[in-house]
Amino acid sequence: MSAVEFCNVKKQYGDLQALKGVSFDVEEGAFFGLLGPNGAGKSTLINAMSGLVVPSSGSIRVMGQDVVADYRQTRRALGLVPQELIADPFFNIRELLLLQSGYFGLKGREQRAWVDELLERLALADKADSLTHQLSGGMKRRALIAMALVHKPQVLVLDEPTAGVDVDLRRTLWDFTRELHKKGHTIILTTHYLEEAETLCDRVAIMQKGQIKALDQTSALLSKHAYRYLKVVVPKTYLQQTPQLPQPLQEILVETEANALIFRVDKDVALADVLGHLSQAGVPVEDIISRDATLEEVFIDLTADHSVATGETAC
Ligand SMILES: Nc1ncnc2c1ncn2[C@@H]1O[C@H](COP(=O)(O)OP(=O)(O)OP(=O)(O)O)[C@@H](O)[C@H]1O
Repeated sequence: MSAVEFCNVKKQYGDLQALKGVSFDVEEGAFFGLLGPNGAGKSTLINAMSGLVVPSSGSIRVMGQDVVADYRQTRRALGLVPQELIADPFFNIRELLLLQSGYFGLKGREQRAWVDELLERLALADKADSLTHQLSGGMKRRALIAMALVHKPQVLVLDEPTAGVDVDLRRTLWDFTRELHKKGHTIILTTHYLEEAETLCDRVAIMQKGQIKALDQTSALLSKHAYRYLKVVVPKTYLQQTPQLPQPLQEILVETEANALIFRVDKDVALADVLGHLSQAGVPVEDIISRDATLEEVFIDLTADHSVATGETAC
């Protein structure tokens, strides 16, 4: 079953078409990455899913219910972690969580125990009595996640949860999110940290200019990429002489490290050809490491290509 179904979703802001007809499904239980450069339309899509933005046309269903017609049910099925904390400055964190619980009609000892568990799991227990303005940026983020989880939603949507967050906290957040995913929650994540998306997400959509540019299993997207990368390790002293490489190598050179040359090689080109060029040019090769593209490289490649988007699925 699909946890979320986007069907030809369009959003117009004056002259700007922020969403140009987006259609795709997120399977129940998926860990789904929604990626794209700034202004691609990710937040607009997520906010439309959460009922915060009304689409100009098209429809969105969450756990089978329409987000406009069945707002109450879909709101209950969704937990949104927004980019910024907009909270009442007069309540402390525990009170905010209990207040949020109240919006969903959840109260009593069991709910209070769940709120305490959330505070504990998100390392906020010692800040439970602090007001939001007394929290650091990282703590505010954890508070946002706790708020999104008070009603144990089936679908958790995280909009750039780790922007500006230190390494330790990022790890804590991901461990917790993974745990929720294992428990059966569907996770939808937007992030600009593509390494993070590559590690966490089993499926990703890449958006650009309000359209889906690519949508696939993360592993398929990586293996379908037309290039592999060759790291050719050479002595540092060789590179210090700024050697002139022959044209065929110059064309595929993407990076020079202190002791290595990185080449982007078309998968159709035989490695023996590249080795032949290296040998002819007298490059003192110490080691060669071949690898597939990273999600970041696939992303850069796809978003640099401004052709008409593909990969959109009909609804
Ligand atoms: N309320 C609004 N009024 C007018 N234009 C808007 C509004 N919200 C978003 N936009 C425009 O819609 C486009 C998509 O914005 P959106 O915030 O969805 O992008 P994004 O992919 O989430 O970007 P980022 O990665 O920077 O968060 C942008 O051009 C933005 O300026």
